[in-house]
Amino acid sequence: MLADTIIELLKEEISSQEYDRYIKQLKFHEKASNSDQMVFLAPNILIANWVKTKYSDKIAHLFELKTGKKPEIKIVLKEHLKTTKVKSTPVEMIDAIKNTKNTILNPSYTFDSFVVGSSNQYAYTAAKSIAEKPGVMYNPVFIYGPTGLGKTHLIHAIGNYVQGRGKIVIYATIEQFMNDFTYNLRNQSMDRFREKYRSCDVLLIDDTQFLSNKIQTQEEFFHTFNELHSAGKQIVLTSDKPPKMINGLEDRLKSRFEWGLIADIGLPELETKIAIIKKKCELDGINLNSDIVNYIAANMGDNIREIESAIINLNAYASLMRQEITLDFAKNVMREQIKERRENISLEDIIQIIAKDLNIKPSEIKSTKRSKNIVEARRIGIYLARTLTPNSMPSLATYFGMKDHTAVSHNIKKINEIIETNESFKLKVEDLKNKILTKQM
Ligand SMILES: Nc1ncnc2c1ncn2[C@@H]1O[C@H](COP(=O)(O)OP(=O)(O)OP(=O)(O)O)[C@@H](O)[C@H]1O
Repeated sequence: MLADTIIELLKEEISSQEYDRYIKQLKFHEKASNSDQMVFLAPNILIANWVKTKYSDKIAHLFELKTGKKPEIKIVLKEHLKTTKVKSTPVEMIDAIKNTKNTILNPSYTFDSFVVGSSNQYAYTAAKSIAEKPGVMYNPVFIYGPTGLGKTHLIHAIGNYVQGRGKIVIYATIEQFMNDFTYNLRNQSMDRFREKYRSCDVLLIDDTQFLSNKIQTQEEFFHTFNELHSAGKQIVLTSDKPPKMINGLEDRLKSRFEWGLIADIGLPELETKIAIIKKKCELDGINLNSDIVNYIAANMGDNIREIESAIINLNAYASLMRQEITLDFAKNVMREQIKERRENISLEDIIQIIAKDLNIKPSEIKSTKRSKNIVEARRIGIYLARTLTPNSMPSLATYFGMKDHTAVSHNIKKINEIIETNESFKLKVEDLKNKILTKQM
């Protein structure tokens, strides 16, 4: 069937994850389709919206390649088909998107797919509670933290949750807000702009730090904020830094951003990263054993976006090579990425981070003191210095004040033995390794 051919062609153009998550969920509605239009049934509004925005042009293009005619692509909600007893004329079908003022949100970014750990617990709880009762508890909610740690995921999760309960949600990055603003200003259609941003139930604004020094946009945003806030509409903002630290942001905006609740997302603990990797693998149907998951979590840093792309690359490479993913295979594929991350690590960094974490003085690690905790810290230091830096055993012996390289080698052997038998010690060492790789002092 033509639709099958088109879907097969589309499958080649997109990743298998995208295919499984969105396209595979669609059902072709043969009866309603003809040479002018293709109708697909989607299981829910989130998928319908997403497919409509992301893939309908591609589908139309592939159809055109095959038939020479460009069709209209309609994505219809399956449930609508059941409840409204749509008659044979497809034009009468309710297009899931047409009449909605809502923005398109990523349907994969939900509360269910968000892994909660101590680094993001507060932000998650705040997000969940305002999603349940928008505009009632804290307004605005301001979520901040370093890149790739789930701020956009959380803000979309709020959007998906409230949209699913019939509320009107507008999501925009500051860049989109600004572009929208300048476009409407130039076209003298500011009424339309204001109607869009001020008539929603929930306004979600990503990357607020980019308001910095944009005087005119700040002015417009100030009025948008005031209008929504005084009408009891929920505002959620994200940024890479707290309001106070955003340079070039007017004080009146800074103070407003602090009116409600401020929640930060910190760097994830090793356990959280492991849980996130497992969740991603489960959602994307990727099979990685726990040694590989632990290896990725301990070596790929804290940026979850980078971790995700490393997993996707690894999986793509394995299927291309028709190889099973073993630990050695994973190490090999990720070698370059991991090497790059290690280039700037100094022995001094290692000592500082271990000392801080184990609550001893850096100088004690290099001393000859024999108390149990200091010996253990020294051993871990030697082990991680050997693992994470290109230093030779003799140079490590000099650095750590040891007799010679055999003493270094003995210490490394000792750590390897403990790691093999003691799971919590192993996790501790991996956690330290990770802190060193991300230079968390
Ligand atoms: N706790 C988590 N659970 C599940 N997935 C997560 C989590 N944290 C981050 N991710 C995933 O990591 C990726 C990057 O997250 P996201 O885009 O939300 O980061 P961000 O903090 O908004 O980054 P930026 O500041 O660069 O915009 C997304 O695919 C997201 O799903």
